[in-house]
Amino acid sequence: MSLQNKFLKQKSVGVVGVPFSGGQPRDGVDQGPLKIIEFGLLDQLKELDWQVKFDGHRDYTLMKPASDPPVGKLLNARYVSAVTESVASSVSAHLQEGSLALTLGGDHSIALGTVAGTMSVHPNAGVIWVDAHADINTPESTDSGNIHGCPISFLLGIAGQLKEFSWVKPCLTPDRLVYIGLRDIDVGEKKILKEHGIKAFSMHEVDKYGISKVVEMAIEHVSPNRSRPIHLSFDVDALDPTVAPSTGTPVRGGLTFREGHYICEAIHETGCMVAMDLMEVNPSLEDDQAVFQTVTIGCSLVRCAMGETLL
Ligand SMILES: NC(=[NH2+])NCCC[C@H](N)C(=O)O
Ligand SMILES: [Mn+2]
Ligand SMILES: [Mn+2]
Repeated sequence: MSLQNKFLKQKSVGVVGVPFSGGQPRDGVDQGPLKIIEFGLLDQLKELDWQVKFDGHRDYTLMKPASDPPVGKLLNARYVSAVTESVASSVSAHLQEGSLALTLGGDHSIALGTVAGTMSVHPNAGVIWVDAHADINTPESTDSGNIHGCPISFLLGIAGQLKEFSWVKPCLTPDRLVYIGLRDIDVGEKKILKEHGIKAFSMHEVDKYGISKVVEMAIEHVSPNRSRPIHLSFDVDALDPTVAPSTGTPVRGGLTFREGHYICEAIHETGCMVAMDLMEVNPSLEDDQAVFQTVTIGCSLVRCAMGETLL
């Protein structure tokens, strides 16, 4: 099968495994990438004719600072900063070689690194953020202090100057960001979304227009006439908890199995995707059956985004 992607040099993918959970309080999400790889994702991608480069799961615990007191309300700020800076350079290296970068989380704070990495190589890329949550809290607006609820504010440059995150440069503009699947937005986040005119398709719009129209509008928003590379950041909690139960912050009323897969299929069809994140798979939550179901779906979402079709 040939490469039908205008922003990649070859049909190869760099897989970055990020067993990290410091952006939120629940243990286990760091095991997500290990389970996904164990399930056979790398071979599945080879089956789809991708050349696969995987450096192994990095031991990010080595980066944990001896002391990491809260920075304002933010928890584990130094740890998250060190890990995401390193993730950014891994993603950037794969993209520089002309490969696609696939990052397996881990909690969604990791996307601060992945998106920064993408923007360092493709500065005009658009971001499609599929999630129940907007993850756009600022250090001021966050209630929880969990940085997995904040990565977008750092990327947009609205998080303020924190010396702990001095490596982060604003690299995303509000017009190049679009959300699909939102249904649990904090009051402060609603204000931010409005103030910056950020395009968001909540579950209300998915119900109203149907998933195909929503995805079409989302793609057109961030990559008009397929002119810009696309970074897809997929938080598995965008799916309904009956579909993907093993995740730390489940919210009812989510995407169906097919809606989730349709998003990935349609983004693949653009031929513009340069990076994908699969985040928030937590294999320590719920029973074995639920974990199997969530990991299985995680893998199939990635395969669909990378060219698997039903026919
Ligand atoms: N990536 C996620 N699952 N984020 C959940 C964020 C929840 C909430 N908005 C917070 O700031 O803590
Ligand atoms: Mn998220
Ligand atoms: Mn979420």
